[in-house]
Amino acid sequence: MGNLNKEIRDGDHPDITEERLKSTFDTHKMAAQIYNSQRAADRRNEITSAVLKIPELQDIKPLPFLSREEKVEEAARKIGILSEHLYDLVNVNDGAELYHLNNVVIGGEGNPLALHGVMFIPVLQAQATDEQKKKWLYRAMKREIIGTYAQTEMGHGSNLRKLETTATYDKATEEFVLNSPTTTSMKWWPGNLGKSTNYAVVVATLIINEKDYGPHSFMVQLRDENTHKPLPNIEVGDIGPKMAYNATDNGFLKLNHLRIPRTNMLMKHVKVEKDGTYIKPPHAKMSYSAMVHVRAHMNNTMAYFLASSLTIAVRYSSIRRQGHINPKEPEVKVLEYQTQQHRLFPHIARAYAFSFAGAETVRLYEKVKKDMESGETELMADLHALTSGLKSVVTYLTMQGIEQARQSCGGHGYSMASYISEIYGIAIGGCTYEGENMVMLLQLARYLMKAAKAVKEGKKVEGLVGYLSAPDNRHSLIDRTPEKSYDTYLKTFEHIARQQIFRAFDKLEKMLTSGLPHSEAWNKCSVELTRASRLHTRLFIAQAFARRVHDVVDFHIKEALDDLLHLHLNYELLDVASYALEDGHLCGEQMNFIRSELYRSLGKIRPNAVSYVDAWELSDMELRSVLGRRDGHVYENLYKWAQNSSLNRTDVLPVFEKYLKPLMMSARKNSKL
Ligand SMILES: CCCCC/C=C\C/C=C\C/C=C\C/C=C\C/C=C\C=C\C(=O)SCCNC(=O)CCNC(=O)[C@H](O)C(C)(C)COP(=O)(O)OP(=O)(O)OC[C@H]1O[C@@H](n2cnc3c(N)ncnc32)[C@H](O)[C@@H]1OP(=O)(O)O
Ligand SMILES: Cc1cc2nc3c(=O)[nH]c(=O)nc-3n(C[C@H](O)[C@H](O)[C@H](O)COP(=O)(O)OP(=O)(O)OC[C@H]3O[C@@H](n4cnc5c(N)ncnc54)[C@H](O)[C@@H]3O)c2cc1C
Repeated sequence: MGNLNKEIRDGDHPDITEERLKSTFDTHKMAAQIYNSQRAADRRNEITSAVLKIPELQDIKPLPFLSREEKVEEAARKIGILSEHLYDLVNVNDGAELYHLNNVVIGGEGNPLALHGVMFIPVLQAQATDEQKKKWLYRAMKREIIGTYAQTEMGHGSNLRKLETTATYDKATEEFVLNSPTTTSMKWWPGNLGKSTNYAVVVATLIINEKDYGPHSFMVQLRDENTHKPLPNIEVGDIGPKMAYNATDNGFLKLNHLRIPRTNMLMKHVKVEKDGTYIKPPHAKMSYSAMVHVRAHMNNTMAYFLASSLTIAVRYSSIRRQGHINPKEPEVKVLEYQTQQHRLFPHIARAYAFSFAGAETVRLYEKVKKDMESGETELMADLHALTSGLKSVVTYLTMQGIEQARQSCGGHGYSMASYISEIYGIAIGGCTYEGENMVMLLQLARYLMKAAKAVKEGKKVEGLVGYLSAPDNRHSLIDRTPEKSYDTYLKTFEHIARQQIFRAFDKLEKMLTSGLPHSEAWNKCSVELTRASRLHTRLFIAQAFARRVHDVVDFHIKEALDDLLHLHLNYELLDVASYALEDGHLCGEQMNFIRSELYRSLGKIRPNAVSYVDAWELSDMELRSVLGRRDGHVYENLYKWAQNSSLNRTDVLPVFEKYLKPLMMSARKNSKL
């Protein structure tokens, strides 16, 4: 039998090999859990190996040394080369394979086809008629045209009902007139809108006979297909540098009374007939499908970002030696410190949890998508509630985890050589895009309040909120549980979420009864409401983790995942324990129990720490991190990396002669006086 940890190679840093030799599980079998099948895990590695054999697909130099223009060019260059090799490298119908290929070759900073794949094609698939698909979708899939999703405006992103861009129907010519009447009505932010795309699905407020029908989707050609010059009545450009994503040309768009044919409105579910008759869709929010698509996949992309930074931090912590635990022994790996373990291990558990919750979410999404094709919309509300809560909680906790990973690397974590700051910048965009986190938590809260009302009225609720009708224990039985039974933990999470949901509900009802208008009462309860949404979502994540562990067959994998789950449940419970202490569901003694279980868990995880992150099978090429190198040889490569700095091209910079020398000369002259 070979090594259980599949990353061991001759010549690696002995400190990291020592870690890998301790593995109690096969890291490639664990990858099958993370990527949902052994085949998917195999394919990732096959794709990486194939990419490594194509020299033109390698980074020309470490990305942090490129200017913004160079980043945009480098991503476009690679997209061009990838197009030649695409069919040999991946199954183009497999989103996971495409996503992996993108991460290895280009990375998270963006590329000209990002929004084309993530939103433009999905919106056409979901909302275009067969005829429209023939016209645009098949061309888009062959990359004959490149598109984006242009919804957000300078003045409005969250409140779609107030989008200022109008699409006014002109019955006489059977056209829509698209117009951006104000500065704030300009589309602002859409990815790749600035310079890369020649088409966009533009979301605009539909007006027929002066009546406002709310946001609808329209296909707009932005640029000439040959010259790429903006078409008449269109102003388009890049919005400038951002915190991250700087290889992406997020753009602005001003439409000046642009006329498009009636048939450019996406009309699979909704219609405007020639005479201006409006035919409603089966569900009012069907046109929000592209957003739900991305939200449903975001758990997995966030898990990936979190796992990337933890891979970097844990590997580095296993070769970084500093300080002593026993003064008579050599300096220890920083991974030995309990504080370091407490800083990193709970986030490893979260990355796994997000991936498992993500797999369940994508399954529900696929079902709803299929239902919607035949006009069936019953599960749309459930999916919207679930994805709204998860996108908010998962992006926020990912942000926390990545920042802890950075800090755990000390000074070198702050260097772009770690690449963690770039991953952080990319990941935290997720707190904002696809629905600002608070706004989305409040969407879930609407769903929760409806369920709470039903329960108060004596009705039984089921599915995601079924626990609201289930029997509850006054006191948690958490310290009276046989080991490896998580039922009492999950019941405690349920209790906490239920209490908070009803607390928010009661507060809201009280205000409404006192005569406050609903929107004002809602606003005055909104902090309590967002707390309810977070607790409900964290319960779902814990349940999804427990369901996955329950289903695993392989003994060693199950045991290793069980250790992570144990850590997760204790850590998360401590994080939200104040809610259970308030009403005496948990007592001080039980808090001590949870704390001691948490510390015990850290010790249990420690020998497998490197293997838990190695199991994500993130290659050096995709991590782009000197600290996170698979072989652990950090220091000599840190020095090599710094040689890329353009400041090192000469020993003396022109600024010396220009500014520093005169400054010192004058100081010296003055001190002689
Ligand atoms: C492995 C596969 C790989 C594939 C890869 C796939 C994805 C990749 C994943 C990640 C991407 C990676 C990189 C991407 C990089 C960068 C980012 C890229 C793109 C970013 C794009 C964008 O940001 S696009 C713009 C997004 N904008 C928003 O999200 C706006 C947020 N606002 C809204 O959604 C709405 O305004 C609202 C929902 C907040 C409110 O809508 P409104 O119409 O005003 O409704 P009401 O509040 O009045 O509610 C009415 C009822 O409607 C219900 N509802 C609302 N939405 C929905 C829905 N979608 N479905 C079902 N029901 C819905 C709502 O609940 C109300 O119901 P009740 O009345 O019953 O309570
Ligand atoms: C990296 C990135 C990529 C993007 N890509 C695209 C794209 O491809 N296409 C596209 O169309 N858009 C895109 N966007 C835009 C993005 O979707 C919006 O910025 C986002 O939906 C938030 O909207 P906003 O900017 O209007 O925020 P605002 O709504 O102005 O938020 C500001 C504050 O107001 C609060 N707030 C707003 N409304 C409420 C409310 N009802 N209740 C309580 N609090 C509220 C928010 O919580 C927040 O604290 C992108 C954004 C980023 C950062």
